Amino acid sequence: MQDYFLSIKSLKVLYEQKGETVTALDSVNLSLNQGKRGVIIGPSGCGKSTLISVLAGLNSNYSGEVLIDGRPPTIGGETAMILQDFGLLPWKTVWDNVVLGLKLRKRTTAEINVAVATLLEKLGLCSLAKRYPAQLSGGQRQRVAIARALVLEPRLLLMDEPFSSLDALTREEIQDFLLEIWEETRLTILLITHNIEEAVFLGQKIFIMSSGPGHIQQEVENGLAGASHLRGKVQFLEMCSSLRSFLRGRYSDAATA
Ligand SMILES: Nc1ncnc2c1ncn2[C@@H]1O[C@H](COP(=O)(O)OP(=O)(O)OP(=O)(O)O)[C@@H](O)[C@H]1O
Repeated sequence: MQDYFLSIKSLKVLYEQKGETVTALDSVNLSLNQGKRGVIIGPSGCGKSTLISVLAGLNSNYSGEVLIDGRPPTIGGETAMILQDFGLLPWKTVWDNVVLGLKLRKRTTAEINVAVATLLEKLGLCSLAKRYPAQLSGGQRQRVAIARALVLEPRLLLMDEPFSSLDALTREEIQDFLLEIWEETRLTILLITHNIEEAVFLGQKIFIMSSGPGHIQQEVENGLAGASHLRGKVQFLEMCSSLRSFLRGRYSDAATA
């Protein structure tokens, strides 16, 4: 039997609220090989963020088996997470924002300086090092958020709708940027999106979720992922169109269930 880097079996998550039990996830099975990019797409409320929070070690109140490289999730460790609002501290400069995680890990100042300078250089962010988040564009902020995650040298990068507040062109630029980083690091990435084009462009494996309660409805192996030259071309648009049809079908099933 194959050992996956990311392996989820029969995951169930319940929330208790005001005496009511909400089944956010039930019978979720998901697997992803090391160094692959997975994308989760599905309707609002189907449990995408809940799934990511379990993987990030932020929610340990679940049943089933969740393993990252054979071990249950823990906060920090070898997993980094990037959120929709970038999660930057507004009162700290770009440099200080990126440094933060390493300081928490008690690295020496010399180690920190080398690691951060090297990474900012690699990501083309050196000229922004002294600026504050409010002095950056949305795309620049997201690059800094990516730098802050990468400086910790994670083996798994979790992204919860990371590009949703960006305009269409900036969004494409940062998708390309993420792809370049992946080419270099071969990180395992699991990204949540509501955007079909983004799912097709980035996801080597696309997990389509359904609600009521949340589960993985379908897994799609996507041979078009990462092919910048195919963006907007017939093949790419056809893939988006079939994913859209599938999602529409599922959405209406969920609505009438
Ligand atoms: N802390 C909580 N307490 C109670 N119910 C919750 C809590 N967090 C989430 N839920 C419920 O669990 C279900 C899944 O929520 P979740 O946020 O994971 O979905 P999602 O797919 O990420 O949604 P969206 O796409 O809108 O962000 C929803 O029904 C939601 O109302």
